Amino acid sequence: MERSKKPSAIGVGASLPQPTVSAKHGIIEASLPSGESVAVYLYGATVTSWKANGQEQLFLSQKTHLDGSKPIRGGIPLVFPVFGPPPQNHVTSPLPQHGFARNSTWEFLGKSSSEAGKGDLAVKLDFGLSHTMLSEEFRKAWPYEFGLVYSVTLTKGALRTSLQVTNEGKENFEFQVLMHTYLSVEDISNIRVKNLESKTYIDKTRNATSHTESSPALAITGETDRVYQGLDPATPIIVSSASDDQPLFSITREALTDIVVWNPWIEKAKGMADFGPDEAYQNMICVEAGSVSSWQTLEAGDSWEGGQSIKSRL
Ligand SMILES: O=P(O)(O)OC[C@H]1O[C@H](O)[C@H](O)[C@@H](O)[C@@H]1O
Repeated sequence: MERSKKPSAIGVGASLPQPTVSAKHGIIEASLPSGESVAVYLYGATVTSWKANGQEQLFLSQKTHLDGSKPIRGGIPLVFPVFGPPPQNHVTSPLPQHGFARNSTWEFLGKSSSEAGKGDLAVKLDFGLSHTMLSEEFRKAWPYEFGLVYSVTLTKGALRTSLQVTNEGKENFEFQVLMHTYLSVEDISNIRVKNLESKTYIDKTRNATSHTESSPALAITGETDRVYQGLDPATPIIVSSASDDQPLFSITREALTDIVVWNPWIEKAKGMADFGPDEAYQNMICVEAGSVSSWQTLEAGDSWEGGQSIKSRL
């Protein structure tokens, strides 16, 4: 009689190497047998490291605070429920710049593994934040009952981050959200950002004036702080190397129709106490997927979900 085979939890042979996940000192780390890894701080649910193809893909300032005293400068800070300085006379007015998600301590909800096709594995880490977990100051400043579930999924050549927002209260609330990704690059002068051509953007370095992008391959040649609006989330934003025209990163999104492109350049970099070394502006570019040019309204009991998937060195 044939012995029945026990199905393995992740649908692949139980003897195959599995992802490993560790949780120590408020940092959750996961790695795949193929060598990729990710690290997430519970403080801000901030991804601080993503290694793929044997290399670090994210920029982390050498001067960042990692002790929970300030938001982390680098990796992928999560911006919620307001982007930038909160508008005056708005429910978010009492909140700090970029809201409270990046400076609150989240809980680790658990991990799951699955097959990502072609024998590759995926490991997903889930993090949660809710009204009762906020500091008293933030609870008072934004009195809504909400639940956030942030999922970080690592596969062989890609990292996906997605956020689910649930209105657990009795009144509607509105929010903005952004995944403030600091990509690591060798030399900013060799970087081009593609698929922004003909899109409208707000230039925050020029009194928030509105412009239309004319370049098929945007070069960064000075302080850059632009909010591109109304993009098709399925069309990837490509960060490429100008010297050989090779893509370095490709970013697709779900429900996130805005893209912020930010580089502080020389003076702003020097002016940020937690940014360093001073010249490190040459080694980073922020390409931030979000929903920030208007507000998402969430009715009582409803949920919203959005995310990004970053592929590295295609
Ligand atoms: O210094 P932070 O609060 O982390 O903000 C860093 C940057 O975030 C975004 O990219 C904004 O568009 C910029 O205006 C801002 O300077």
